[in-house]
Amino acid sequence: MIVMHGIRKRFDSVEVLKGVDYSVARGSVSCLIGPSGSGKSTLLRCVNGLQLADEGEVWVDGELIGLRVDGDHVVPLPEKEIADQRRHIGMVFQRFNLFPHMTALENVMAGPLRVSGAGRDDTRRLALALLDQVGLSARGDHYPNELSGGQQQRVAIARALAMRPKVMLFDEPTSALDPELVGEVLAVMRDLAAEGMTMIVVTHEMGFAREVADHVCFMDDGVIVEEGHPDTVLTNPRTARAREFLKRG
Ligand SMILES: Nc1ncnc2c1ncn2[C@@H]1O[C@H](COP(=O)(O)OP(=O)(O)OP(=O)(O)O)[C@@H](O)[C@H]1O
Repeated sequence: MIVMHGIRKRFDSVEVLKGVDYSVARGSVSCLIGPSGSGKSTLLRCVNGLQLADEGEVWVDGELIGLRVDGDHVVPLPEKEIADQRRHIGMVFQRFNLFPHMTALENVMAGPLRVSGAGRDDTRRLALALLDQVGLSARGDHYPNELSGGQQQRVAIARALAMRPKVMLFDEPTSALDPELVGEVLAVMRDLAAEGMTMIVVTHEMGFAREVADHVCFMDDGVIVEEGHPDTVLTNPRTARAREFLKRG
């Protein structure tokens, strides 16, 4: 479960997040939509500890992210402890961010080999199973530049899953893909949703919001202005503005 209370974030003189309250139940999939610059990516970064909110709290499965309570005060965690927390919060970006000099299999193995005591053989078995899960068992020895955008994004998802995340965050995972490749990434995300993974997906894809999400949240100018079941948010005349930010499909 992900719970955010009163999240505020300022860059210089501009307040980008203005008191966000947002919860995603365990096993739920929430689509976060809204205009460019409304603060969606900043909010995701506050959830996985890449950024610390100026005010407010983020809880992931009962763990306070980036902070600890010290007497009457809440103080930032040391960087190393934030890094430990981040390992269990999977993040997938628009531009895949794979290591270019590593094969698909090596990309998926890299995280667990770096941080856990698991042996190379066990990690290799895990990575092969994850590549199979995302439909890429025949591509393990390919380098990123030998893979399509959709395939690279599926490797990026397998790489995040290799860290056995409690939740997965996706920042526009299909927006850098040619339209014909979007479906294959959506199919992998649908499978993850069916397995009960808790997910927040920043997206402009109507198809994703309709097919996978059980919750849609519309953010505008640093606040959440509408949220609810996709059928409500995507059909209610009051929420026509939210729909403007979704591509049909
Ligand atoms: N590190 C930073 N330093 C200064 N300003 C920032 C920083 N990160 C984000 N911003 C600003 O915060 C605002 C919100 O950015 P953010 O990327 O969260 O929006 P977004 O809703 O994800 O937009 P998009 O849909 O275009 O990705 C923007 O005005 C952006 O320029």
